[in-house]
Amino acid sequence: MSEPQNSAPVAEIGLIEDALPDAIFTRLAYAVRALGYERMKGNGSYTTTFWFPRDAEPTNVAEEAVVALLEQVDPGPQCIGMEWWLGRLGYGKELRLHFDQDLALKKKTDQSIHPILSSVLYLNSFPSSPTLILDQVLAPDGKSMIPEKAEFGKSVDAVPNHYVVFPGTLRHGVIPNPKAEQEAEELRLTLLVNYWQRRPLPPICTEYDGTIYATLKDVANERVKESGVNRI
Ligand SMILES: O=C(O)CCC(=O)C(=O)O
Ligand SMILES: [Fe+2]
Repeated sequence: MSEPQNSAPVAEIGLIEDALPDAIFTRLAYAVRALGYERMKGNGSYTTTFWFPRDAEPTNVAEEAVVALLEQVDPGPQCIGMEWWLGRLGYGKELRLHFDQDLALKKKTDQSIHPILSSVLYLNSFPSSPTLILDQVLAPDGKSMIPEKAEFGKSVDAVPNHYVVFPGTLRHGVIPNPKAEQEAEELRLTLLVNYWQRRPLPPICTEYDGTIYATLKDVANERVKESGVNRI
């Protein structure tokens, strides 16, 4: 698969290096590590998402990051808010190719509505598991794809504080590269943010109230101090 200079959708994939200020990035990566395996059963990490209205005040470090990342992208005036979630994958684990969409709406009505933009912030280095973004979109029948077979694709490496942003209609996933060996103990950690023209429905997308992922709010208003906090 090639990477052309001027294929329209693939050309709209943007990569921002050093996306977050160091202080927020460090606290976010720390807090996500501290969560351990919370909500990791099944596909739990990827189906527990949170709604953050565009002008809201952040209540946890992930939302602080969401606010900072919004300054780096231009989702347009029709964007009313962001859906965010945490990605955690073990070494060698795949996240199947898919289209980001309002999953609860899909389940309820079989309708597919996509965000304006999808994005991935990498929290650690994970060379064995890049994000693959293809030039395919879902056809109006909600099943077939255009083009039928991907003609172009872009592979994006997981590098700390790199942030990839792409049209919310594009097919993508995480396809591990078996040849890339690495230390296997750590999970691949990401913050995912989708920029929306409408609020994705509960029960998949809810508002963060600190019940789930409590460590995110514990570092919301404090710096990670060298003393007093056990770094992991
Ligand atoms: O982690 C990635 O690289 C992509 C994650 C993703 O596509 C998703 O969570 O919907
Ligand atoms: Fe996705």
